[in-house]
Amino acid sequence: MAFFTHQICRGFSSSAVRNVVIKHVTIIGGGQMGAGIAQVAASTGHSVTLVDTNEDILKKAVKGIEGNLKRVVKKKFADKPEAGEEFIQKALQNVSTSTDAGSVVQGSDLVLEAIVENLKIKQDLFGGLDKLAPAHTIFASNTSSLPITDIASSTNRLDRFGGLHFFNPVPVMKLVEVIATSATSQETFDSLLNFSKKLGKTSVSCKDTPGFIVNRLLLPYIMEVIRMYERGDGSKEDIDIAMKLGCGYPMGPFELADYVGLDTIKFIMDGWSAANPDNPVFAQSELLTKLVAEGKLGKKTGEGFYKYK
Ligand SMILES: CC(=O)CC(=O)SCCNC(=O)CCNC(=O)[C@H](O)C(C)(C)COP(=O)(O)OP(=O)(O)OC[C@H]1O[C@@H](n2cnc3c(N)ncnc32)[C@H](O)[C@@H]1OP(=O)(O)O
Ligand SMILES: NC(=O)C1=CN([C@@H]2O[C@H](COP(=O)(O)OP(=O)(O)OC[C@H]3O[C@@H](n4cnc5c(N)ncnc54)[C@H](O)[C@@H]3O)[C@@H](O)[C@H]2O)C=CC1
Repeated sequence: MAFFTHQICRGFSSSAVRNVVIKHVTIIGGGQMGAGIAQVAASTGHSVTLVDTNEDILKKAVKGIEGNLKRVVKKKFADKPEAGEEFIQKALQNVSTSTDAGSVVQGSDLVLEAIVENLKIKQDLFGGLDKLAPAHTIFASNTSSLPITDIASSTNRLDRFGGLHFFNPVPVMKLVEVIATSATSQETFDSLLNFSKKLGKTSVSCKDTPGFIVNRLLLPYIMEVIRMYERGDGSKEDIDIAMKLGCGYPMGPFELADYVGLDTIKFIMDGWSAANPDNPVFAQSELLTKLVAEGKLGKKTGEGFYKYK
């Protein structure tokens, strides 16, 4: 396909690393995104180590993966329950967990990070792992909004660093944005494209520009919707109904914001408004700030714009 061969400006290092066939993946962050990526990677035959800060989060993540695999199987193996059960068991066998990323990266072809949307924390993570991972290992970030170049700057493997941006819920959403910085090697980029393809996803090539393609368009939309509600121009419910029925979107913008996580939306907008203080598109919202301060982060905490449970 045309976008698979699209050439992006990239550099080559002296490293002799050629195309890496990604089989063993370490995924760091077992939240909504990390667990979803782990599920898809494991069910497409990759060996996955999922890393988070404590065992309780990892147990919850694996339980979530099992539950979501059951949803997949219900449809995919509707008439073959035994094959469905086998599919689930095989996928689960491909997943192991750890609270110590440093001790598991040795065997990894790809280290993919899906932790909190904070540049310093991501840099600290990759900076540490750079010293421990083998030379051939590719590093990638699932960041929604941070420059891949800035995250990669904490490492000495700029040619083996790229972006792999998945969408929530990962098992359902078909897109992956593959991001090359000016230093990402062609081999690394091709390996990331091939990996996305193996996961059954469609890829688009992105430059390392703020929000890549999707979020550069989606986030201003969500923020304008919140400002519309703050101005009193419509109720949340009416705005959601309007966008679902008027535009055919599967979720209204408030439902989607709660689904993505209001903390993640705020992290993204904080970065962009600091970098573009005079651009009203990136202006802050008092309501969003208040909800996040109250710990109302959306579906994952039981309340955001709406209440869940
Ligand atoms: C912030 C960023 O950086 C980038 C982003 O991710 S932005 C967010 C992008 N995501 C979106 O825009 C999501 C928009 N919403 C949707 O597409 C849909 O509402 C939705 C797929 C989330 C749910 O769809 P729904 O019809 O309301 O609910 P539901 O019936 O439960 O799910 C639809 C199907 O998906 C499956 N599904 C939903 N979540 C799943 C999961 N986590 N794992 C596996 N399957 C899942 C269901 O089993 C169901 O499958 P069938 O059709 O085969 O029965
Ligand atoms: N929520 C969404 O819709 C999307 C989010 N993203 C991006 O993916 C990343 C993760 O987002 P979510 O999964 O929604 O967040 P989340 O809050 O659900 O999960 C983040 C996980 O990372 C863990 N974590 C934090 N610091 C860590 C560290 N140093 N080491 C190991 N684990 C650590 C946390 O304990 C938590 O379990 C963010 O960069 C976000 O911007 C990308 C696409 C969509």
